[in-house]
Amino acid sequence: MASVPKRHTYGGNVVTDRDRHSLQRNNEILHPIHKNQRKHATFGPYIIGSTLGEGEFGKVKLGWTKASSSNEVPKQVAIKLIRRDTIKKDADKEIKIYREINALKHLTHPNIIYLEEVLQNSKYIGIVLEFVSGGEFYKYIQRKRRLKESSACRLFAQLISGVNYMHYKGLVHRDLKLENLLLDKHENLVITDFGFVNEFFEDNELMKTSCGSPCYAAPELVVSTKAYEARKADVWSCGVILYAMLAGYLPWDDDHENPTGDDIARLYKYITQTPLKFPEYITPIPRDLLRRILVPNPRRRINLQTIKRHVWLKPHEAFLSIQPNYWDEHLQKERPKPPNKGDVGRHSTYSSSASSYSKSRDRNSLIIESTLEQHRMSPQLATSRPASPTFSTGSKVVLNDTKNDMKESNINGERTSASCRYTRDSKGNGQTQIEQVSARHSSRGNKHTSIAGLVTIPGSPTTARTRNAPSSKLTEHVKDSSQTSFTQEEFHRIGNYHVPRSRPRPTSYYPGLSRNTADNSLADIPVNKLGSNGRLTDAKDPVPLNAIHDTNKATISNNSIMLLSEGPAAKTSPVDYHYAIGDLNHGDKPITEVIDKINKDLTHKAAENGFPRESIDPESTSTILVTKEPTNSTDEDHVESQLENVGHSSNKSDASSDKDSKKIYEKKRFSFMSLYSSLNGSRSTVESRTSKGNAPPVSSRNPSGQSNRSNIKITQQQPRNLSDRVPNPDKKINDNRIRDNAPSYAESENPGRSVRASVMVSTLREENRSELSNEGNNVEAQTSTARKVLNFFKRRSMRV
Ligand SMILES: Nc1ncnc2c1ncn2[C@@H]1O[C@H](COP(=O)(O)OP(=O)(O)OP(=O)(O)O)[C@@H](O)[C@H]1O
Repeated sequence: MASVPKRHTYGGNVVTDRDRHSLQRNNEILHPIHKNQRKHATFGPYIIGSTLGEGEFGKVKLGWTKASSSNEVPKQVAIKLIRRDTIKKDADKEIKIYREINALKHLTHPNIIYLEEVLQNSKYIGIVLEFVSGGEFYKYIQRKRRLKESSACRLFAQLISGVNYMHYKGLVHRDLKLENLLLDKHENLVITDFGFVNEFFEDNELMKTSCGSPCYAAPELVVSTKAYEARKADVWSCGVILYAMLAGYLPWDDDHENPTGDDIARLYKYITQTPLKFPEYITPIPRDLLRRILVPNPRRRINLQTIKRHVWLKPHEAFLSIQPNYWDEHLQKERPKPPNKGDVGRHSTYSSSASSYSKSRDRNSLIIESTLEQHRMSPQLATSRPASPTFSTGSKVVLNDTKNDMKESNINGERTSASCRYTRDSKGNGQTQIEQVSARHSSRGNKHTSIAGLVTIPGSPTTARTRNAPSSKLTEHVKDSSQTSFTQEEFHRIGNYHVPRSRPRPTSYYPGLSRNTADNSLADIPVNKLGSNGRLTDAKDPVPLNAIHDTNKATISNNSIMLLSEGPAAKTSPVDYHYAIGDLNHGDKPITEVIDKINKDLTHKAAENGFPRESIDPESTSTILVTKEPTNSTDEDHVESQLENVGHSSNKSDASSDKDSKKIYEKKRFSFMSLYSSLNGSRSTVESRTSKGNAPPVSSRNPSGQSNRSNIKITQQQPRNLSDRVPNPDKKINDNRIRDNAPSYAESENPGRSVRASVMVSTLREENRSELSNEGNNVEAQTSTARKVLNFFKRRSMRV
């Protein structure tokens, strides 16, 4: 019996001879077509190729368009194929998919993955994304062991630009991590995986749902019961990413007792208690930036705007100064405008699997026949499963532009929106009409192409939406059982304009604008003081410098660079010395000089303020921490101090404790156990805001035995043998890891180690809270919490 070629098709389409010839002509960019290869798997208009990767949702396949003419070069895409039956069983998955699609529809930025369209058939939902060919970012770092500073700087600038853009659009990613970053063929960064994305409406809006991957999630997501400011959580994750780029491993990944980081509670305890350490090859300026980002207390964490102005990013100042709305305006200009009413019938085709697909598409209006329910991405809704969708074979869910209902003018009030209406043409011949019903223009005349859509499907009730429609109306089910046959075996696509999109990435984009080179990136600092790598060169004259940037001061004196903290408290202090000493660890200047100066200074200041001071051994000390037991303070202060980055510069001068305890050089010691005990019920820290003064004494909140008594002491961190820390470029990153006891991304034997899945950690917090608030400092409680945490992640099939 003649063998019937197996028909691998996702969409029921078969590649025609014409397609094949066309593909053969373009085989330099496509997989070669073998003669005996008669059929190709297809999904809608795309021929399906190899698997690019596999994620939580399923496989991501390479796809390319069928060329309709001999001159047409097929376009490559990545198609995330999600089995519909898995969605039905998994509500979280459904929400994530929904979020991802809706977020991506609104994002047009060179460093954010571009959503081409969403297709479906009876088995699959296919999220069609631009194909990014440079591979996964974490593998790139693995290969390189770590990135050169200039390369990290460029990629970090791109990350910041992308994140800033999405924040501008009112969206927070909440799961930024290396694994969610890809590289394009020019090694530009592309942010992907918007499954945890959420929306904020006000500048200071707080969120309550904790998401993310443990290693990248900001401490406030786990250890605080307060709603968190999600943008700051994104900033934290960016800091972790930057650290990983520069170091080749994750920060705080060197806890011997928790080597795999599986014990999340312990991980966060470690993060909040342990000063940020750097390998010697990270130079002072990026260290300074990292210290400002990786501050556990979100209030003291630097924000994106300040990051953009940091001296380390100066080489990319021009790129970073591009306003987010520029990307909307500019990139959208590259696309043809939505067709006018009269053109619609000709250009848009609402086709079934049997018919040809239109070349024009519009990602702004997508129909998915699925159980997915449209709901607004408000923080409230986002935390829970959408109201149970009533699914019938003929039901359609319109995934339309919800963004038009979002507050888009929260930044500059210049956002605009356009409303379009999509209708099947009156003849019911399977065509969709797009009608632009209104368009609002900004004062600058920029059209924002977010589209409020109205979809009418033959035989189905018309469902209209307006920009100001209440959010409840946004959930639109167009039910019509007569549509069953229409919907089950076909792909749906409406509102079409094809976007032959070339996506210029920043570096190729503005070559002329980037006037700063690596060498003048430290332009504020006299060139004779700092080498091109940011290290001190010659600094014989103690020359105070004006600024590293407008808020961060730097002083060079006695061969030390002092990066001063921000705000009124920004003045020379031991913490700054900590910076200075830490930064000079890897340098070529004698640390003794610095230590000497510090000794003198500290002695002088200690005498001035009348408290004893331990001497510091200049030879063995590399990091100085000046600690102070917490004094009576409110819960709020307490929690804030807990979140304070120990070992980081403190801007907040605690005036009262200064008076009480002979002031200065003080750092409240963080106690994780006291934190847990202070989280006495979910509202404890929030309520404490209003109960200032009535807070229980620290001793009662601090079962670790710390007293209230002000106990100023200067502690020395573990002396480090500086010679051990001299980087050996020949060593593999694993060596770095051994030296720093930190796992490396190069540890490919255990890839799961570097890929910690994203989870909603609110449950974790609840468990932590109830567990720990009851148990106080009971060690058993901690162990059992740790177990619970682990179980929690296991339950979620976490890849640990
Ligand atoms: N646009 C793309 N271009 C090229 N490769 C891609 C693209 N999107 C995804 N991939 C590849 O597929 C892999 C899985 O994709 P992705 O992480 O988006 O899936 P997911 O189901 O969202 O996974 P998870 O949520 O578990 O991270 C990626 O790691 C990457 O290798």
